[in-house]
Amino acid sequence: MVDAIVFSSVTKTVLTADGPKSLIKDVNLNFEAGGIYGIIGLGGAGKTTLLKLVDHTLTPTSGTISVLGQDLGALDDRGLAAVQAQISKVGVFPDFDPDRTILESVAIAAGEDPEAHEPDEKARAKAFRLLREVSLRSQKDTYPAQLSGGELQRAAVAKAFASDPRIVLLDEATAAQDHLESLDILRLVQQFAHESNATVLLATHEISAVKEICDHIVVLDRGLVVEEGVTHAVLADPQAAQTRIFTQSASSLGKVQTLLDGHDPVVDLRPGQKLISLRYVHEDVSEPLVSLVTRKFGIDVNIMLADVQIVGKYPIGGIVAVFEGPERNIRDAIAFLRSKKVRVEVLAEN
Ligand SMILES: Nc1ncnc2c1ncn2[C@@H]1O[C@H](COP(=O)(O)OP(=O)(O)OP(=O)(O)O)[C@@H](O)[C@H]1O
Repeated sequence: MVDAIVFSSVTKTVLTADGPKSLIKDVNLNFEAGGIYGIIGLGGAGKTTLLKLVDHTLTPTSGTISVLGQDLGALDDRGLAAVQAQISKVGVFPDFDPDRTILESVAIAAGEDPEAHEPDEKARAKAFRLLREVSLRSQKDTYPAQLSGGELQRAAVAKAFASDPRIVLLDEATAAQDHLESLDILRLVQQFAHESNATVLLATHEISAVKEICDHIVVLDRGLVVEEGVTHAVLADPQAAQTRIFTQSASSLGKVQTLLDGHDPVVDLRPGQKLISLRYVHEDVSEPLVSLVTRKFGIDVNIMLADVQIVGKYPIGGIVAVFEGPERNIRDAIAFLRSKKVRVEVLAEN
């Protein structure tokens, strides 16, 4: 795979009233061409900084950044402009000329000359096609102020892809939309990216957005990359504390800890019972493992919470269940489950 973007030991430091502050620290990342990457982190983690370094809106304090095979630090203005012309951006709020119709704005982006005042017929035809794809055909001649936030963001996605960019940077592009609108926008990004083989970087604090369309995930925490990898693998078995905060916040399985902390009667265990969490970290969960251990080891398994989601094509998640039976049988059942690459944790026992 060819890399569209490579960060090598990149640090960005700014001077603040409290002294120097590193927004991004010694970041090494390779973004493959055609990949859809979720850059996730809490507010202030450095997501926007990372995106701004890609299109050279910010320059690194140290390290090198290569975009589309070019070392940004070594380019002259012309070379830089040529790289930047192949990058599109979508922010939280869509950026449209209020005095132009949606069709005109998208057509200008689709035209050969981005400075052109009037788009030509070919560009208009392309803009029309894109607006039809984002379900804005009937609103093509309206002005930005006449569209809802979600509609305008769909138009912004059409505009971003109109210039056939090699790289698309989305900074919290769905943060101002409701869940269904976000889904629509994300799926359009995925569709256009796959059709054009563009590389997409989606900066977000919403793990649901990453699960929806990103094949890779990069987790940032206070300027550091704390975890990265293929989305379903990272989310199935997160290693960094920051990643676990995101996965737990999105899963109902985390509720069990609240129940345990609050000594909720639901988690009162009788003698011989164990409260166990099972997490699927393997791609194949096709075997009916719960019914298998019940039969094979002669124990009862009573499921309390279950949360299995499909990420990409892979099921991730798990269950929390009460295991009941002879101590030895439960121990053997746990060993069996672990041999099947299920992550088993005894949360409480009596
Ligand atoms: N020019 C600057 N001078 C000083 N501090 C800055 C500057 N730009 C950003 N920061 C700080 O650097 C940190 C990283 O900012 P950045 O915008 O990259 O984070 P983020 O992950 O995108 O956050 P958010 O999700 O809130 O947008 C933040 O603490 C921010 O306040």
